[in-house]
Amino acid sequence: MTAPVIGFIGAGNMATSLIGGMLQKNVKPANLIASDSKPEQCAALERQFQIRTSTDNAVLAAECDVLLLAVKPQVMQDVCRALPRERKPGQLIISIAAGISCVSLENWLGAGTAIVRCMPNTPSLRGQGVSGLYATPAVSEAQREQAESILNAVGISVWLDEEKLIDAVTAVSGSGPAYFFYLIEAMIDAGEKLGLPRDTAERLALFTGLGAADMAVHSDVDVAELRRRVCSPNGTTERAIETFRSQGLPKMVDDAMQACADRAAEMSRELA
Ligand SMILES: NC(=O)C1=CN([C@@H]2O[C@H](COP(=O)(O)OP(=O)(O)OC[C@H]3O[C@@H](n4cnc5c(N)ncnc54)[C@H](O)[C@@H]3O)[C@@H](O)[C@H]2O)C=CC1
Ligand SMILES: O=C(O)[C@@H]1CCC=N1
Repeated sequence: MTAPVIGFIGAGNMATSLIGGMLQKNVKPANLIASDSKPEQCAALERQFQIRTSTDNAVLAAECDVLLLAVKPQVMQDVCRALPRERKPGQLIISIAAGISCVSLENWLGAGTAIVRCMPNTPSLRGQGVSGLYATPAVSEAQREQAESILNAVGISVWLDEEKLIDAVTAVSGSGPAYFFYLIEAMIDAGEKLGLPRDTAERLALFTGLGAADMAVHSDVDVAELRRRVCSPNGTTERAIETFRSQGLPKMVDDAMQACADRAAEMSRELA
């Protein structure tokens, strides 16, 4: 089977992460093409990845087996409506936009369009991405495999039976890298306040995050048990964890993730 031609409409942060990750997984540059309304964005991608680009989204619509929509949610309607209704036969649409429903996409792209809605995240750039996927009934088994193989080239993916769970995936893993970056930022600031040089605090905090995540992913016990194993009775970690608990960290995380999912649902209504 010949490899599918995959086109990215919107060549920003997320497209760059996905393209970079796919190229590291032996996807050929000749099978990737990207379009962006900003010529400088196209030039940057050509320089970085040696892939073809265009400022005309319709070029991709005619040529690509898979069209991956990676523009901001607020411009998605205009981008979709401007695409020609006659596109490459058997084409699969993958949208990675937060808060844009499959019903809206189908309204804008044409009834019966095969659509996979996906929520990836930026660590895809390093092959460490996670994605949630939802397919409309028009998506064939072969197209599901096509979508899965694209996202699995840059990490792991999970299929969802209900579209609304994409908002929950957004709250956990789509937006999740920012939560960890924010925590690491706070740990660096606190480490510096405790007297460490900033670059030392940064290295310690970053590699602690990397080590903890790697250990948890490969552990046969759950993260709560791993946490308990760091906490010596009446020791130092216990004091820190008790401070997190008494100051309401679990509730804060719950509130933040609920706010994230609520915003995704709100966007689906606003941008329908
Ligand atoms: N940044 C992230 O961590 C994640 C983002 N997403 C979703 O990915 C999508 C893209 O987000 P980012 O990459 O962060 O945004 P971005 O702003 O970095 O990239 C969007 C690109 O689209 C281009 N664009 C705007 N109008 C266009 C048009 N009419 N035709 C072609 N290109 C056009 C812009 O010039 C820009 O380069 C969003 O819908 C977002 O919800 C999903 C998961 C994670
Ligand atoms: O903040 C956003 O809206 C996008 C979706 C998930 C991550 N970034």
